[in-house]
Amino acid sequence: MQTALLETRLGSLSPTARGKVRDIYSLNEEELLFVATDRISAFDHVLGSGIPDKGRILTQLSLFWFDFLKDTVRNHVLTADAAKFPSTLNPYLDQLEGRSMVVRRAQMFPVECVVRAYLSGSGWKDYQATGAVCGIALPAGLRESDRLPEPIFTPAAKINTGGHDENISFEDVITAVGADNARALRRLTLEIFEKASKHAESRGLILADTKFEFGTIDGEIILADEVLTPDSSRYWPADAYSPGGPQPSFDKQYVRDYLESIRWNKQAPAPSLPDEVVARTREKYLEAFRLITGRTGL
Ligand SMILES: N#Cc1c(N)ncnc1-c1cnn(Cc2cccc(F)c2)c1
Repeated sequence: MQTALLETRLGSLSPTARGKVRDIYSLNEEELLFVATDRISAFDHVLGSGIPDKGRILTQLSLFWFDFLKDTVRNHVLTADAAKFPSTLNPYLDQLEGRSMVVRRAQMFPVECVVRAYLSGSGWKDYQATGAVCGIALPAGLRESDRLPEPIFTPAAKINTGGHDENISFEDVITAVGADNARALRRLTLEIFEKASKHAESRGLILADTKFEFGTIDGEIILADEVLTPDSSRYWPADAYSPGGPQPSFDKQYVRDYLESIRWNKQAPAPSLPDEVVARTREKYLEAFRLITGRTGL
């Protein structure tokens, strides 16, 4: 079993931002190092085991989507070629190769730009409680995982404590970023989603929802963070789609089933995973990469 990289050790460089599974390091005033680890989270907890190559697979997926979308929106990537990284990183290239990118520092909008074409997760919870999601009223009688009449922009406020982001209204976005930026973020989010979901559909996948993070560089809105990865999106196998309940996660179902099989108390420390669950989950990430990119190798 290959070893998973859970933490990067970059000498005196320490993360300037840490997510559950990815870390950002400040290189200088203009550049950041964006690293995707092999950590995996489930039920909002980072598990004790990593998935070998997960970070590399998801980085290559983001790079595929950045290129796929380059005629629609600029992005923050400067290079993902480790040979072009600042020489100060040379001692650490074995940890960084394939799973990291040097990106332009942007002024990030304090909004998670979520778009949903299906009713799932917090959207389903909000709909059950109010008949709406982010203030957008939906038809009555929808079931969990039903396809929505059209994709909807359902923004969330970034909660830095690592908890759930809080769904907010479009008016809240206007308050946070101004009307012009709010309209631009909504338009870009829906436009990108339309293109990506059509591509996913052509590859046998339902892109149920996803989250984008945008920022500005020299006053221009750019697409940042990770993009359309299984960590930032819900991908469902189209041939198994069955509305009326939760859908199998394309990438994390083995993990979820295992955690439920051991009746894990989510207040307890996150458990490690059996080798078989790790191996099968790694295969699912590779399958997502192959399906989405059409490539066989990383
Ligand atoms: N991408 C990007 C980015 C950029 N290009 N310029 C300035 N800031 C960011 C930035 C800051 N936080 N995040 C989210 C985030 C949190 C935790 C870990 C992560 F890897 C990522 C993104």
